[in-house]
Amino acid sequence: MRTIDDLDVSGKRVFVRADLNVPLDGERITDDGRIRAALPTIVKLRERGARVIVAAHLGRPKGAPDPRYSLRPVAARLGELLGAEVAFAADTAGESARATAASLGDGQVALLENVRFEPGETSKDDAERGELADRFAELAELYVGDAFGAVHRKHASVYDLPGKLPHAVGGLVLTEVEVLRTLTADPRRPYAVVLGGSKVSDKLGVIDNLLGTADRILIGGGMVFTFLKAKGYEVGSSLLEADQLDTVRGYLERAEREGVEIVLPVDVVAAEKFAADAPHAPVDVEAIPADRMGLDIGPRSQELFAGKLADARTVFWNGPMGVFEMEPYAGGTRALARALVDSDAFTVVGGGDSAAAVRALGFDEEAFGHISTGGGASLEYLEGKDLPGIDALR
Ligand SMILES: Nc1ncnc2c1ncn2[C@@H]1O[C@H](COP(=O)(O)OP(=O)(O)O)[C@@H](O)[C@H]1O
Ligand SMILES: O=C(OP(=O)(O)O)[C@H](O)COP(=O)(O)O
Repeated sequence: MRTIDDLDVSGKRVFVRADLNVPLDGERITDDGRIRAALPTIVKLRERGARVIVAAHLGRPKGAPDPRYSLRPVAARLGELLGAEVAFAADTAGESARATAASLGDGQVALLENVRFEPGETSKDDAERGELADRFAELAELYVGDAFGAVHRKHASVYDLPGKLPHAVGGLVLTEVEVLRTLTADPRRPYAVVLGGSKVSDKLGVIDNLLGTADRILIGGGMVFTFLKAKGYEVGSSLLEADQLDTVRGYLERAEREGVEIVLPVDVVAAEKFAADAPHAPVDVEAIPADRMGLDIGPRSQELFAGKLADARTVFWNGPMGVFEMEPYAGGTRALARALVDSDAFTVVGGGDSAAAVRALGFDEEAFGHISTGGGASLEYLEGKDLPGIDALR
């Protein structure tokens, strides 16, 4: 793969696909880790006289402009971190994007509005994505793929556009892949993988492959309840992927056959509703009340999980153990992060929210082996899957 150093960028318009999908509270960015991680590539391009057009997604809008998912606050933060003005295009690939791109001088930076405001970005139809990629290609002369957190997405700005412009891989993608490669080659064992979070349907599938490589798989977060239900427990109004129950039963059977330990919580914090001030209490997983939802793993599970990680020599963790954004449900995630910090294992934490959680709960990033900007992307990399956003750069 060509790197930025192989491109002659001076005076050229360079389209940089970054992952700036940061957590927001209204318009306030609650963790700017992904913006910081995107800086080195942008800075390097600026220093070399490029006209940098940054593109990114935020959240999952439905292919149309939606002010809740505007990247405008991200443009402001990017400008602060760069110490330079960042021009913001009010659309993604329309008149404003074209005018903004054309107005850039050497070393200047612009951010386009959320690429997912365009239906073509995430379309399953090759022609539709191609049409949007053509419009992106008109904005720039070169392409740099640096959105590690989104390289598992076959999307127009990630997968189709690099085919239309001379391209290079960004430094963030290179660094991430270099670290994750050490986990696929020959991880020191016991190798434990911890899965949580809320993108359950996205991430359940990785278990199939992980059963072949990990020694232990610990399940927390919103992923728990599909497992508990598959084992015959009632889960109240907790997050549930009802159409995945048979698949999960299959995983449990295979794990048993192949001697891979799947560790499930023994208790959860059950709340009356999805709110910080809702009445809540730890309950055993056999006794989740029908009108309550599980929003964290419970205290006995925290201990169980810490025990299962104590002798691990490699740990990969993606997905918070609970709704850590609300203090009453942050205990599981805090305990898990503590267990990783205390262990002698090589520890990798992946995912936008997982990385944000570690920082928000006050842990020192240096205490972990690596904090990856990608959750789903690193899981798919660890599975050995082809990643569209990397394949397109070869
Ligand atoms: N039991 C649960 N029910 C609902 N949401 C949960 C639960 N546990 C964790 N979450 C949510 O999962 C989100 C993160 O999930 P995800 O995007 O999959 O992780 P990452 O970004 O680290 O890959 C957090 O916002 C957290 O509040
Ligand atoms: O947040 C992201 O992934 P992650 O939650 O797996 O870390 C990426 O920005 C990809 O977003 P997507 O899962 O909506 O495609």
